[in-house]
Amino acid sequence: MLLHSVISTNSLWARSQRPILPSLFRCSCKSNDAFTSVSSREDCNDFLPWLGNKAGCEISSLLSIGKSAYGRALCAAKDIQSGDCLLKVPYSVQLAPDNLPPGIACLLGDEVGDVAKVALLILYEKQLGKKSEWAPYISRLPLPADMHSSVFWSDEELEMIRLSALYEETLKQKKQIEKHFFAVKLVSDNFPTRLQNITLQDFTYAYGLVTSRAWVSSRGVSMIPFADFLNHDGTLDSYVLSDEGRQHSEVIADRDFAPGDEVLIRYGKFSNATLLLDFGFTVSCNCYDQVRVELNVPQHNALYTQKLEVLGRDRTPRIKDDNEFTYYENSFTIREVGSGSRWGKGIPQSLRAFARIMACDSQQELHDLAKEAAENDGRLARKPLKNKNRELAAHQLLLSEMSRLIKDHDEHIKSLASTPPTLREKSALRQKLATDLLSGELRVLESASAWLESYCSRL
Ligand SMILES: C[S@@+](CC[C@H](N)C(=O)[O-])C[C@H]1O[C@@H](n2cnc3c(N)ncnc32)[C@H](O)[C@@H]1O
Repeated sequence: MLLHSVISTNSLWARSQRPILPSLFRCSCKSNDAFTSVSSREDCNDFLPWLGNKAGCEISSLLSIGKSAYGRALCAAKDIQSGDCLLKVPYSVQLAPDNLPPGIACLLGDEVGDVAKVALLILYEKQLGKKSEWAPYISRLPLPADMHSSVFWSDEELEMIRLSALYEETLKQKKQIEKHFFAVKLVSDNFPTRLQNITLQDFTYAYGLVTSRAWVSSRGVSMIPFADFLNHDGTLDSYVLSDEGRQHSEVIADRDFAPGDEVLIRYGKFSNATLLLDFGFTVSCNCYDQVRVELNVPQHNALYTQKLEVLGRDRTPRIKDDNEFTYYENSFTIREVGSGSRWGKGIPQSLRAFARIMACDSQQELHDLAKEAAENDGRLARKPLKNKNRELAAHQLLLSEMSRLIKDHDEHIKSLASTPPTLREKSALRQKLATDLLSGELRVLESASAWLESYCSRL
């Protein structure tokens, strides 16, 4: 998943881009000298003038590069008012698939996607070293040791998140990267450069750089130097905007900033699973967290075949959101249910419908549900069952599934807390990321369970 920037209001034609904490956190670039490394001071001095020179225009007069607890960061260089344009980065100084040298691009087949192309471009420029026209940017990208997306985790580390849908998504993403890598390798003997020697490890690293700091615009997947130094706060209303008319990306301040304040943006409304897969970090108490729940009709159920047949006829279209991973017919995404929620907003209707089908005890009941669906909009079992006992049984079934998942998550989080991380800093950080992920899922499950209990008690 890549970052989509939002359409700028003054664009003639625009497409969404995205880079793929609460503003409780604010760093002071000015006063926090302990955090300001030599390299970040160099950044402040050299990087922006270099980029402005390359672009032929000023990129930003309001921001400077600093360091925060989240790595490199952008901070207010002077007073900023809400509505000010913080930066403008022309497309001409963004790295997109069409920057690949034609001699390489023409060798790549259609199976090599945009992310893979930009990853290859980064590796190409990296190998050119100081001779690269992008060297000041490429040399400031994070090193593999600083990247924590779950695709970089060892098998042992991945075991920490086995309970989450992210586990499978990570394996899928690794396979996808491998597929792209082999597609690239297939033709690499003919590459006119030392790119012939790239390894899967190099490629995975570059791929991770792209998923964690590229946006999508009309030029395709693009790395946006300078804008990609902005860190994420899911509560904010500032995004990277894509002005297709003027061919630049920009960010507008959503609040006032004093000199030295860190300026953050919202990458998207992302769950911790998405943040961890694409960006390698998590946020505690993330309101976008969600859990995937899978339900199956037990094979020993007397109406097994009939139930599958009825479920197979459900014509309800499913809408995928930014956080949704692989789509399975029998998997449902639950979000946090507000404690005062009367309707269980957060628990999908399709999940409750599935449970109602599961709770049916006779052919006649199934037939009645299917008939009702056909007479309406084809959506199955969306209304409470007329038979209260059946309605109760359906929701108790969900409740018992929630209880099982809650117990598993709770035990797993406790076991993580009692396992001392190895002495390495990286392991401790990844253990914290796994704990944040599972704790967020546990919070969602508990909220759903509380709602279901209350619903059952009202029946
Ligand atoms: C688009 S870059 C932002 C600039 C980055 N800090 C740097 O050093 O270049 C995205 C990366 O910044 C870090 N990051 C951004 N927001 C964060 C947050 N709220 N918490 C922790 N890390 C964050 C993560 O390492 C993420 O992969």
